[in-house]
Amino acid sequence: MAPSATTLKGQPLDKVLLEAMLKRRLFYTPSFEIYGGVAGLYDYGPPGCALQANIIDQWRKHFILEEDMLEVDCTVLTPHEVLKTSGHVDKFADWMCKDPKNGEIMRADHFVEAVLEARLRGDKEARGQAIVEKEADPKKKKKKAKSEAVKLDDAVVTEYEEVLAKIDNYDGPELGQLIKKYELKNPETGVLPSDPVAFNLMFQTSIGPSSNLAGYLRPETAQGQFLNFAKLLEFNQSGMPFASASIGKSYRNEISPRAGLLRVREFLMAEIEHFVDPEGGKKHPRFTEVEDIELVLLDRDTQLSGKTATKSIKIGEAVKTKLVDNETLGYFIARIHLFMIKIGVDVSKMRFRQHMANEMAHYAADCWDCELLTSSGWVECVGCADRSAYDLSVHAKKTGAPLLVRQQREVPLVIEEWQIDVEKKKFGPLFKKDARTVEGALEATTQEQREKLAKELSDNGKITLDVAGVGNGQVEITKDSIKIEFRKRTENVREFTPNVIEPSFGIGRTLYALLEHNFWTRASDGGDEARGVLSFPPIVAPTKVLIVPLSSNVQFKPNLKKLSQRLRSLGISSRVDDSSASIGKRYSRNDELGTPFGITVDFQTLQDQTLTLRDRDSTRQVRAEEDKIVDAIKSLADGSKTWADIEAELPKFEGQEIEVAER
Ligand SMILES: Nc1ncnc2c1ncn2[C@@H]1O[C@H](COP(=O)(O)OP(=O)(O)OP(=O)(O)O)[C@@H](O)[C@H]1O
Repeated sequence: MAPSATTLKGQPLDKVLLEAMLKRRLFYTPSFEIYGGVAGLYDYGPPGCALQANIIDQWRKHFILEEDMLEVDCTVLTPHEVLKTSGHVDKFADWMCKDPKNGEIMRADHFVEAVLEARLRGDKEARGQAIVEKEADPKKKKKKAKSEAVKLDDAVVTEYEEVLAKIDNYDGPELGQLIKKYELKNPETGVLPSDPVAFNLMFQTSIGPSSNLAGYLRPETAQGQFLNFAKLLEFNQSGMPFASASIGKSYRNEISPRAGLLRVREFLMAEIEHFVDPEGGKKHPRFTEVEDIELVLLDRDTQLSGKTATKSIKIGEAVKTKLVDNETLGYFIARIHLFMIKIGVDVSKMRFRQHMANEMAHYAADCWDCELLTSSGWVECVGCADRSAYDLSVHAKKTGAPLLVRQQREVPLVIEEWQIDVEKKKFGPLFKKDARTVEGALEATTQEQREKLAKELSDNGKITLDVAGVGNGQVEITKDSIKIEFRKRTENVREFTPNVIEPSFGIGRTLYALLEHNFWTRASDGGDEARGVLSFPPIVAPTKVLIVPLSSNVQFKPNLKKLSQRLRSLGISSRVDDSSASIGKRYSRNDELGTPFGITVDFQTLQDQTLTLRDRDSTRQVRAEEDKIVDAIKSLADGSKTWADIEAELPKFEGQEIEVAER
């Protein structure tokens, strides 16, 4: 069973109350709602926008500024060829099948999983065993299929369990075979669904009026960063390692978007591509700064044994024991952990889950997801993958662009190997327009092939070489136009394609988890229903300060104006609420918006310029002159002081006037 979600104060999470509050306060709202809306598309309202902007601001400071990353902003519209080369056109797809009776479209892996799990539940029921369900995975959230109490053979149970353990490993045809083999019928209609077909998740478009340049809305920001690699390396004066970063929208035509902001079709990503030398164990120069940070890890072996037990371990230890593949990957996992804590994620609801081998892209060396626990179960909010040299290599191969690093060797490298020299003067007239292609085929031969070719050349005076697209696919080269010898060569420059470590953040998912992690309810004094509070850390709170006059008396206006101007000039966002609601109501409205501090302007202010400052979480107050209050807010808002520091510095205020005013 999914662990039940709790609030910041450990209360059971009332999701209905939270959702109603987020809607009322316009954090986000379905797009095009008055036209009926479109699944998976959301608009952010004022507090949602401010919260998102503050998360991004912290992200920039934590990663881009702290690590001297090179930020780029690349286009969303991407030509077909780029995404064909990267593999997205062929592989960025989910398998879907259709129920021929009711037309329902389902993710094939989710369907197989749901029906097999229902059968196993039915078996347990028939055996009178307790049903312990796996933790819900919101990414695979599916309609739970109805189960019937039917006992299965032990061998069948084992078979089903094995299928479920590697469900991520099956492609569409295999899923189709499973559907047929086990007669997996849709419990809704009692019929077998159609064979799975691949559904590419990219939104296709055409660029330009003649519509002849096919393109897509990008499904990730990464490709733009790879394509600019050579320019960024030059900008970085050839210094390695270095990282690029990008913040921007990505688009995926999800088969069944659901769970609010967790699975949408347009979302903000913040991605880092850290380019590192593959030789020397992918060390990171700043790893010692993070090695003692303790993290909660769920490794692949534990998952393969069907368990979800996590272990708390220092990242230094995890890298040393090779649980995490290398220092650079470990460094970023630790930095992600620190970032999440900084913006207000509940550390007890965070873990890093390692991808199982069959879950990773074939080229990836290791991959860990930062998952946050929400009312929809554990949700991947950041993927952190070692993508090896894959992306740069495929784009370089396709375009011929040198997406590589050239470094002068301190000690020249002497290599003894088979080398091929082409007699260009003969080669040109011999092969004419195909000369380059034939030369390319020769260059592409391996050392083993060259050794054989050398023997062939000395035995027969000629070689026969396979060259696709030239003549009948084979050419003959005689010994007067080619030389193949085993000899020494000295290499002064080292060329290599960097490996890429990629932390990839979904900002919407992180933002939603943050809302849940910071939500709690406060019992109201008046016996009304409990009131929601969002206890965001001040650095990400949408508005930092609420300014409330005791009443709408015009005498307060000059103070309000002066105070807001002063805060504005310090870059601290504030809002004046001079509505007629009681001070208590005005504060609780802003507790719902997560505003961490409140200033009350009352009659005493008019006499001695003192103000009260209220802390959202404790509701305690201090009172002091305006200068001291503004200084306190400044240090609270930038995170350099806590409320406890302020209480130790400034006189407490018991709030008599406010209570009188409320009555
Ligand atoms: N449909 C989506 N809606 C919201 N955020 C998303 C979506 N798809 C991906 N993300 C975010 O982008 C991040 C990086 O994308 P990545 O390609 O690693 O996701 P993914 O593994 O395809 O996600 P999933 O398996 O949930 O579809 C994810 O960690 C997540 O935070």
